[in-house]
Amino acid sequence: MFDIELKSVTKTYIGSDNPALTNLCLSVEKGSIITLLGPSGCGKSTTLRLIAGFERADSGVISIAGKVVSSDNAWIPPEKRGVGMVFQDYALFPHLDVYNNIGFNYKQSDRDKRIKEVIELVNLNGFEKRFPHELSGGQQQRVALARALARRPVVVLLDEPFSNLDADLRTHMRVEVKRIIKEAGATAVFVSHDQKDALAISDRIIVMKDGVIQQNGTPREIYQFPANTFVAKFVGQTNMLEGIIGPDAKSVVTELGTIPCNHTHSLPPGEKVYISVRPDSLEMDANGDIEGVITQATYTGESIDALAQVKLQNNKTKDMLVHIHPEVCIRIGDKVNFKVLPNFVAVVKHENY
Ligand SMILES: Nc1ncnc2c1ncn2[C@@H]1O[C@H](COP(=O)(O)OP(=O)(O)OP(=O)(O)O)[C@@H](O)[C@H]1O
Repeated sequence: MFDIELKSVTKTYIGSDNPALTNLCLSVEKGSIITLLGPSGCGKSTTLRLIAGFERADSGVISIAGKVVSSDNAWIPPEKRGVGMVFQDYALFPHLDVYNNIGFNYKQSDRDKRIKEVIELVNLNGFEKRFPHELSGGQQQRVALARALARRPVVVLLDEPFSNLDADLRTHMRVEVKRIIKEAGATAVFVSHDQKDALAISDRIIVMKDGVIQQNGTPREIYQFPANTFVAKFVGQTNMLEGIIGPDAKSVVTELGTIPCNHTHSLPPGEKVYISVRPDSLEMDANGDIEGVITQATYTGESIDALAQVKLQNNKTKDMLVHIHPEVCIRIGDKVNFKVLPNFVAVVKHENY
């Protein structure tokens, strides 16, 4: 059962030469969290605005909870779509306290009971009488979420909700916001350009570029098996290499040698492809076939993000990103051998480069 469906939705803004969205098709399962992920201008916010009803599509059909809300001959206004919205800046009313921000425009007889319920849900007991300027960023976000959920919307839309939070709070709020949405049983669509937010919070990620979906998959699928080089490079760091499928489909022959690969695919031996090799799949190993020299090393606490100049079989060299365990003592100029771990090597069709 889908709570949101977009069928062949196209949108070009007046005065613009290029469409913001082209034939977008998307189905969001009831109770799931999806993130629209992509660089600036890829059409994420436009998709959100079309679902909310703040913009109208040129063509295509949008349905929410099985009901058509936008098509050539149907239009349901935003306030009647059963959609709750959390804006990037939270858009709280500065002159209203937490209780009344959450209850704003909620006129049903269970108002007091419902406000107390959502205050409980977002863990803001005791903050009812505070005004927005008396709250931290994370608390403001909880109020915005509580306000969006108070009216029991079918769908919650969240536009870059973590962008105003510092790193620690961001990590904490990712977990909290996910818990709150799941407990409320809502279907949620996030907009983000941050891959870590998307990987952490989503049941599915929709990667977009130039108004077109590049890949729709679970966080694991997107990270482990990117559909094309754009996705491979946008979601996490990677090394791209050209090669041909080896005789047994479990390996790819490249200028760096034969690379093992656990990615299931149906491409025949000899087919020209690219492979995406994540920095974590290059492991330091004295017996590894790949020889390199460290040219850059940045200690991040979690790992050492290094650049290794590796030798190719044609005697040329290539710079490869590698993540080295932080306890390893490594210096620029060190000669290191690597082996490739096959789990994070993905095959990308040549035409998808
Ligand atoms: N009101 C508008 N009028 C004209 N063009 C617009 C308007 N809003 C967006 N666009 C254009 O439509 C395209 C998609 O914009 P959109 O805001 O959906 O992208 P985005 O992925 O959300 O970007 P960002 O991360 O920067 O918010 C861009 O080329 C943008 O310039």
